[in-house]
This record gives sequence, structure tokens and C-alpha cells, in this order.
Amino acid sequence: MAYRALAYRSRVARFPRLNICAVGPIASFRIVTPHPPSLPQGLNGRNTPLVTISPFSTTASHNRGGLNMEESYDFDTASEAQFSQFGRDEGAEPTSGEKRLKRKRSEPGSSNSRAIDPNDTTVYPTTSKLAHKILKETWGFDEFRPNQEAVISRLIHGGSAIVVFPTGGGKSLTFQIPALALDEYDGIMGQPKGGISIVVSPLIALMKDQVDALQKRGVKAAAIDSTQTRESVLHTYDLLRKGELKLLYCAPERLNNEGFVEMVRHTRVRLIAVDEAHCISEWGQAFRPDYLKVARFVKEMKAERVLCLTATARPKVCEDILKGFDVPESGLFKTPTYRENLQLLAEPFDTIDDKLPKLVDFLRSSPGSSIVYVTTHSQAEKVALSLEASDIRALHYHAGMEKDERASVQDEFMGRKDLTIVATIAFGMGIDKPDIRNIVHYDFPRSLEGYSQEIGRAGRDGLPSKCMLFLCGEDWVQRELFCRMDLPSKKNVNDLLRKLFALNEEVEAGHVIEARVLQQSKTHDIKVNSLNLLYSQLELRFEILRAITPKYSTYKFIPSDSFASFIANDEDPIAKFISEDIKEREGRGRAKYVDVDQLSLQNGIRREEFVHRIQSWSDQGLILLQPGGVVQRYRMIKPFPKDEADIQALIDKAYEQMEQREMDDLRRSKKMIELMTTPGCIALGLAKHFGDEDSVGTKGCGKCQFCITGKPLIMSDAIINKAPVDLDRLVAVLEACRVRDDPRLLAKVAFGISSPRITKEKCGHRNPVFGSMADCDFDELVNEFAKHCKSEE
Ligand SMILES: Nc1ncnc2c1ncn2[C@@H]1O[C@H](COP(=O)(O)OP(=O)(O)OP(=O)(O)O)[C@@H](O)[C@H]1O
Repeated sequence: MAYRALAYRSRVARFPRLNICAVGPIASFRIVTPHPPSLPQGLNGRNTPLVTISPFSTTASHNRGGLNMEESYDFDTASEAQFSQFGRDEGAEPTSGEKRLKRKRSEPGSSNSRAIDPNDTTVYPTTSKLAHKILKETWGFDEFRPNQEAVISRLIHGGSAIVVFPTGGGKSLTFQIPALALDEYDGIMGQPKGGISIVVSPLIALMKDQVDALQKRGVKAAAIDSTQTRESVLHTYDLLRKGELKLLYCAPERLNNEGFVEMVRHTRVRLIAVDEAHCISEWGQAFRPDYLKVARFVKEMKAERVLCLTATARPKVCEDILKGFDVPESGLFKTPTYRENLQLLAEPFDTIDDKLPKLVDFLRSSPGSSIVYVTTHSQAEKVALSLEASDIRALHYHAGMEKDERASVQDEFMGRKDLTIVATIAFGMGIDKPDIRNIVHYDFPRSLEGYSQEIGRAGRDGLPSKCMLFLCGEDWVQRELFCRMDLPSKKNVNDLLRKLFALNEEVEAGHVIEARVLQQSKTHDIKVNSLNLLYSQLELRFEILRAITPKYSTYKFIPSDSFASFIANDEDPIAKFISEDIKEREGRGRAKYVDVDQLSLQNGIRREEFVHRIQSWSDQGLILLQPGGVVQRYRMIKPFPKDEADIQALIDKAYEQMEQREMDDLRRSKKMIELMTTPGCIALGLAKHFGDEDSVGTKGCGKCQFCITGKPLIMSDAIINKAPVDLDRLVAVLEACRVRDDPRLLAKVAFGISSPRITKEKCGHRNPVFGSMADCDFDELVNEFAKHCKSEE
């Protein structure tokens, strides 16, 4: 590794024209052939072996202070792009706080020389007048909804807050109005004006909607996201620099972008609003490590105030948000999730085949706009077709559909009163349709939080609406499968981390290492999600790494009709190199591929030169750019552990946390069954979970399944009574799968959970043993296979 890093450094620092090749997946760089970047075609090392870059390559660039701002503006992270494209199917917040605020304001030279006490109610009349004025002038509304005004006042006075309002409760205004009011308020109070309010939101589509709506109202708002051209991002940065923006929206992943962070660091941050703030809590179903970084960002940017927003947060999650963002308890504003007009119904089933006729009956007897939530894409398509066959007007929606198709389904739903959408949970976020009459959960919801959020989309007009839940023991297997599919085997985590540590043994603090997460995922049979969580642990828990601007190694693009003749006449060597690379990678489809890292290594030219050239073609409309092959980059904060005991301790701790996540997911899913099978009002049980029981009253809602029938649901035994692990089936799996170093992998095969290694071993879906023991207890399967693996060692 030392040799590899050294060789690479040599090329960059002293021999910029040497062509370097990485040999083997993790081996050293080898000098291949020298050639100048401007050599004519044919002499540029084309006959040299292709350069392979290890999934763990290290750019030993000690550029702590030397940030290449231009490059870091290029694009955003993979996950941000994924979010924009795929929504949040199965498995889709920081405060400055008063303490920090006080500290900052007492700092000499602080712009807030006059401290404002957020609890000082004597200034409320001014704020109230101002807030009402903006509400009327900009939005045309006369009155605030419950809690809105209190939150807005607190923020204007410099306090931080957490808002827990149900979906459609009017959360957006609680940060939009302060963002517009702060300058005027400062004027009244004789404070210096200026600065920006930043909104961190995970869904690009939602950001775009909000920015469009604000711009239509004349508000200076913008968003930066991975779907924009570089030009458009630079334009937004320019507006930010000139102080011409009031509100800037971005995704949490943007905070890994050094260019962005640097830009914000030099700006006065009046407010950071964090949407979906519950993602910070490891107790919640939607934990996203990037949210822990949002909290860090708020602190580092010295934001004057923070507002965390969420639609569902039980007390434990609220605590995490308060703590994570340093907000005092007095800043918590909660509007109960209970909605009187929603009737919570449920129906038990012995077999899944019985569900469809029941769904048809239900939708026939309950007319109006409806959403039927299912778990998988294929299920969404099949159920929608079956409904159509039964003369119920239905369309399907899931994240695997083309963007245009999804938009047209959504538009049709918004404009009609009789359409049923059969969808995965990707559908609904940001849908503000007042007259949705029915929400059906055809399968197990993933948690009470998910259930509450989804039913919250019904009856926003206040009219009676039904929420029907189908519970079937057989579905539990599928739910358990989803909960279990993310946890990799410990062996794989062990192999990956040891490889990472060994390879970067000599890398010192301040240097940058790179990780090709997709490749690592395949090599080590660890899902990308889990890998990202593992890296987050290295970053936030063990404080060894810090994510910085990722880069794209492969650029995929669709050429326009004029591109071929354009590039044929381009005499620039960079264009020629790219053109050659395209020819070498020519596939059957229209898409072209360029590996900028490889081009850079082969030709001894900085990768940015290639990136900028491709980008300029995109800006000129000559190509439709789709960057891919993301390389995550991390700056080392301290070296990886070297001592065997330290290495093992870190691996054990990291894996323990991964196991804990699996247990938590299962526990959350089981809560759904408990709610339906425990005697008592369902609405009250749900409200209790969120600490809102007072909103329902001790007598219950009077109209849920339990209140009508007086009986809880009885579930089939499949969940409680698992089948015994019998030897015949166990042996069949062992005979079909040769793997003996990974009992968890064998258990996955038996249970029906796929992975790249399982597919490679030909034990996936097409193998009859795949899923043959799905009725057994998963942990027992792991134990049994472990015994067999040991005995064959
Ligand atoms: N004070 C008000 N008076 C009238 N309408 C309001 C008021 N506040 C918000 N609204 C409207 O209520 C709707 C929902 O508001 P908003 O989108 O902010 O809700 P939300 O809490 O963010 O919902 P979600 O969780 O679904 O994103 C919007 O159409 C908004 O314009």
C-alpha cells in the first residue's frame, strides 16, 4: 500500500506524465509507460493494459487547505441522485440552539450584538403583526393554524424549535415566514440585516415543488440538487454570494460537498430548517446517518437558529432530535396526530389469496379517491390490473417506473375523484390532495410511524375517511424478510474492514482515501445501504474519517444527433482522448460511457480536464449527461487502528450496531401486530405510541375496528409458531449450496433472501431450495447451519 500511495503521489507531484497502472484488485500501482498528454492518437498508451482501480484506492493528496472549489461544485452524491430517481420504497436534523446562540452573540464582532431572549413575550406583538402581514401578503391566508404562530415567533426571536405536526399540518410556513421576516424584524430592532435560511430536505421532488411555489409568490428561493447542471449550481452559488437569496434548499448529502460547506461557512446563516428530522434518531424506522451530519453541519456553520420538522415522532425520537440539535425542551411544538375523521379498520386473513376479493368489496362499497399500499413493485402492478378487471378504475405507481410515467399517474390522481392508486410507499410524499377517502394497507406496514404517516394522507378536508389494514400471517414472512435482508454476515464486514485498514495502514491524518461503494458491495456481499451505514460509523462514531465531496468516475451520456459530427471536428486532445475512449466502450445501446479516472491515468492529464469537457458538452446541449460510478471520498481524521485487539474491538462494535438495527426493525414491525391484536381502541393505542393519548380520550374513538366489534383481531399462528428446523430440508440446502464459511448466507438461502454471492453460487430464486425454509425461525437456521459449517471445517 505504501508503495501504491507513494507511486501515485509521485505521478501527481513529480512525474505528471508517467502513466500508472493499478494491478490486481488491491495491488500496487505500476508505471506503465511515459507519454506526454499531447501525443497524437496511437502513441498515447492505447496498447497498454487497461487500468484497474481498486475499490479501495487511496489518493494520497494532502490537500487539507487546497480545496479545488471548481471541482467540488461538479455534482452531488450518489445517494442524492438515487433519491431523486427512485423515491423511497422499502427501506426511503442541527441546532445552533440557544446555548450556541448565546455563545455566538456574546462573541466580539458577532452580528447579533443585542441578545434577544426567545422567551421574552414582550416583543411578541411586533412579531405577531409581522408574521400575520407576511402570511396575508405572500400567501393570502388570514389565520395561522394551531402552533404555527408560536413557532414562528420563537424563531424570529432567535430561538430554535422542533415542530411535530401531522402531514398537511402546515409545517412549511413555520420556516418560510421567519426566513422572510428576519430582515424586517432586524430593521425594527436595529439589528444588522442579511444572511440566508437553509432548508435541508431529503426529497428533491419536494424541494423543487416548494421552490417553484415560493418563486411564484415572488420569494427569492433556490434549490441545489444533483439533477441540475453545473452551470445552474454555480448560478445559485453566485446568488448566495451576492446575498440575493432568502431561502436555499438542499439535500442532506449536499453537506458532504466541500465547496458547498465552504460557501456556507462564509455566509451568515440565519436559520437551518431540517425536514424529516426524525431521520436523526436511531430509534426511528427511517434512520439516515446523513442526518447526524446535518446536526454537525448546523454546529459548524454557527447557524443562529434551527427548526426541525417531522410528521411523526414518538417521545423517544423527539428526545433524540432535541439532543441531536441542541434544542431546549421548551422548543418542542407538537400537534397531536389523532384525526377524528379517520376510521381505523382492520381485517385478518388466513391466506393471502383471500385478500383481493375483500379489497374489491371494500373499494366498491367505499367510493372516492383511494391509495392501496403494497410492498413490492410487481405486486403494485398485479393488484392494479386485478382491480381494473373488476371494473375498479386503478393505476399502479412505484419507484421503478419512468419519471414521466410516475408524474402522469400522480397528475391523474390529483385531478380525479374516483381513481385508486396501487402503490409502494414511494407514492404519497408531498401529495396534498384534500379528498382522499380511503387508504388501504394491503400488506404489513413497516412500523407504526409509517402507518400513521400513510393514513395521514386521507381526509385532509376533514370529511369522514376510511383506513383499512389487511393482516395476514403469511405476509409476516415477507416483512421479516425485508427486516433481515440488510444485515451482512460478520465475516464479510470483518473482511472488508480489515482490507480497508490494511490497505490504508500508512495513510496519515489529512490524506484522502476513496471508496467505490458499489464495487465493494459486490465484492464483499454487503448491501450498499449497510455499507454506507458502516462508513458512517467510521465517520461519526469512531471519528476516523470524514466524508468529503464524492466524485464520479464513469460518465454515461446520451449523445444528441449533432454530437458525432461535432466531436469528429474537435481537434482538442482532451476531446480526442474521450472520443477514443467512447469507441473502445461502444455498446449496443445509444448510451456512451467515459471513465474519467482511467483516462486521467492513461493520459497523465488531470481528471477535471475531462470532467469539464464533458460538462461543457452537456451545457451546450450536445449530450444528455448521466454521471455514474460514484467514488466516495473520505479525509482521514486519524489513522485506522493497527493493533489487532483494537481492530477486532472496532469490528465487533460496528457489527453489534448493525445487528441492533435488524432487531429494532423487527421490533417496530411487530408493534403493528400488537396494535391490532391487543384489546383496546386502535386510535388510542396509536396515539399512546406517539405520546398523544389525551387527544383521543380514555373512552376511545368509538369507530375503529375494536370500538365497533369490541374484539381485537386474532392473527394466524404463523407468526408465533415457527416450523421446526428439520434435517431433510437443511441437508437439501447444504447439498445445493457449497458455501461453508458463512452460516448466515446459508440461512438466507433457506429463508429466501438474495444477495450477490447467493446469485453467484447459483442458490438464488431459480434454485428450488431458495426460500424452502421460510416458515422456520431465522436465528435457529443460522445456528443450525453454523454447526454444519463447523463440522465440515
Ligand atoms: N395558516 C394556514 N392557512 C391556510 N392554509 C394553510 C396554512 N398553513 C398551511 N396551509 C396549507 O396547508 C397545506 C399543507 O401545508 P404544508 O405542505 O406546509 O404541510 P406539511 O405539514 O409540510 O405537510 P407534509 O408533512 O405532508 O409535507 C398547504 O396547502 C398550505 O398552503
